Amino acid sequence: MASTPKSTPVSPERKQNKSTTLDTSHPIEVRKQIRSHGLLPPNVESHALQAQRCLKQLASKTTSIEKYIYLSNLRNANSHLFYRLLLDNFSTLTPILYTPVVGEACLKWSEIYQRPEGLYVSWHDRGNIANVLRNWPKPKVEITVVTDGSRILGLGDLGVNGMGIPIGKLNLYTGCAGIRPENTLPLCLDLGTNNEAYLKDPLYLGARMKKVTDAEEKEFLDELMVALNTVWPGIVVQFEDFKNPFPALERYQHKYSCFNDDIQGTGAVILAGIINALKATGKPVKDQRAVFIGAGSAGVGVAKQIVEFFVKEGLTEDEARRCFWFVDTKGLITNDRGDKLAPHKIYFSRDDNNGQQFRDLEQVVDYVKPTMLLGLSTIRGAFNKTVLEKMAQLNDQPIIFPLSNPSSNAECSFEEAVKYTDGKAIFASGSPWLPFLYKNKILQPSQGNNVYVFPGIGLGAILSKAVHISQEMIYASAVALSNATNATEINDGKLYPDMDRIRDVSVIVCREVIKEAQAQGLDRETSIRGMSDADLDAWIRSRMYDPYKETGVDEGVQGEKIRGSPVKKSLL
Ligand SMILES: NC(=O)C1=CN([C@@H]2O[C@H](COP(=O)(O)OP(=O)(O)OC[C@H]3O[C@@H](n4cnc5c(N)ncnc54)[C@H](O)[C@@H]3O)[C@@H](O)[C@H]2O)C=CC1
Ligand SMILES: CC(=O)C(=O)O
Ligand SMILES: [Mg+2]
Repeated sequence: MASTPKSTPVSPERKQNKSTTLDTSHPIEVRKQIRSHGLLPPNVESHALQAQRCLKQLASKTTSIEKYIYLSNLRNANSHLFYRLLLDNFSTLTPILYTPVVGEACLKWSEIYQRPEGLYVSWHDRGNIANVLRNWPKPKVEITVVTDGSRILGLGDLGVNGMGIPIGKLNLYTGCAGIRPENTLPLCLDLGTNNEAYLKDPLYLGARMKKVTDAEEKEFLDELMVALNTVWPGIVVQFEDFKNPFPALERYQHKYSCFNDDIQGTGAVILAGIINALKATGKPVKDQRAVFIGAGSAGVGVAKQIVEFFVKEGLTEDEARRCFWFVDTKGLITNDRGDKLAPHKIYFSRDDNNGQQFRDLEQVVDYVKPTMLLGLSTIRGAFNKTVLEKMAQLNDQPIIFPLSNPSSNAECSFEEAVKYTDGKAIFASGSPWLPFLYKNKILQPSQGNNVYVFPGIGLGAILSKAVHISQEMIYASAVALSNATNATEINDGKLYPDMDRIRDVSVIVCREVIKEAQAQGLDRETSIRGMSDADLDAWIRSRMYDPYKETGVDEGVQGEKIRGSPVKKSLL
């Protein structure tokens, strides 16, 4: 390999301390241009060879958490290689980067922590939040996923250990929807934690303080939203894993470009699965009786989205609402149960129980005779053998959706659902399960997880420059996802597209979100109005980050220049 002449000045990227990637696939010309020549082993490798090495290294890790750490290190060492690997191995890598393994990573965050990968903004920063945001080293941020760690998956209050969730979700924004990695901001708010074990743990990385009050959180979030939109005007904000996210969503959804993934994203994905499940059973919506265990943000968000569908199918809103029964820690939610209901539970509270109260799910199943059972309760085993057997007695094809995450919190496993319903269940779970061999047939589980829509919703909001993310845009994402499930997948008993098609699915979701924003006049990107679906899809794809088309420079003007210049065409 020829050496770089001594007289060559230090490259602009180095001078400006811009990060460059050392990548064994870089041709010699690129290595010279970005001054990585000599810093890499001489052989110029193909992408396939690089992937082979990575997958070999990944396979050599014996525990899930080691695999998670390996992938985090790879992402930090060579982001483009990491995303190439993800794009080619969605169904293998998503369970490590996301649920279930990200749950274990969050639980152990204080132990496995190696480097900051996002921004931490804490209670003590109030009054100064914009300045803290300005410390973020990347100039452009298009989207942030923000959590306060107070309800991480079904694992409870994990405080700043929750940072794994914004990082994982944003990896998927880039992988699934092609938002450039350097334009994403994982954001963890340290508003204290009520996790006593963490507060006592010397390795815990957050403030040693109890969670602030709701009123204090409101004040803090108000400042945060202004600050985010001041530092990065128009930024898309995804709220994630807040213990009580309803007030913030109500306050900000008509003011900023934001949405709540647990309420709205989950609602859209599960609606898509229910639309496909109802096509399979052929039973009309008026005959549906849905029992939910778990009446939190996800449960209520999902049910409201399904109500909207039932109304579009011809029911009145009241008829639609009455198709739902909710069970929480105190049993069936009724008006006369004797406790004060949280505001978000009131809409689905029953008034037709004739004074009867039902304390557990089995009693509720006997009473309601449901066609579908959905779990967003965080309680492993809530769909026990008895409950599942009852569902199979009541229905030829019971709809069983144990949606709590991670797998350790799922209301039942796929195997349990199949065995106790004698293979009749139409099934979707929050975290993935393996296919199961039952009576000489391999049965396929579906994964009903918001990952199927949040990337497309976020990309749609960014590309259309949406002023807000409306309920109609969320609903459009659900219909798009349901339609994106192809005939082969449906024939295989799947309710959702294969995970390995997620990039194509995200384009479809994004397109429909953009079209709805346009229909409602919420878009500010005028150049794409009136485009055909095909043209819009092509336009969306042209804006998506493709790690296979990257050169050596990760960011900044030089990166843009190289990406857009003849150098790119001649070298790659
Ligand atoms: N599949 C997916 O895409 C998603 C799944 N989820 C999962 O849903 C679960 C709940 O999330 P959120 O609603 O945001 O949490 P949340 O904390 O707002 O709600 C939990 C609900 O479960 C109820 N609950 C707890 N223990 C119970 C018990 N023993 N019996 C009956 N009800 C019980 C609570 O009363 C509460 O109503 C989590 O495990 C989360 O990971 C959340 C969002 C998306
Ligand atoms: C998937 C997700 O957002 C959750 O479990 O909270
Ligand atoms: Mg969540």
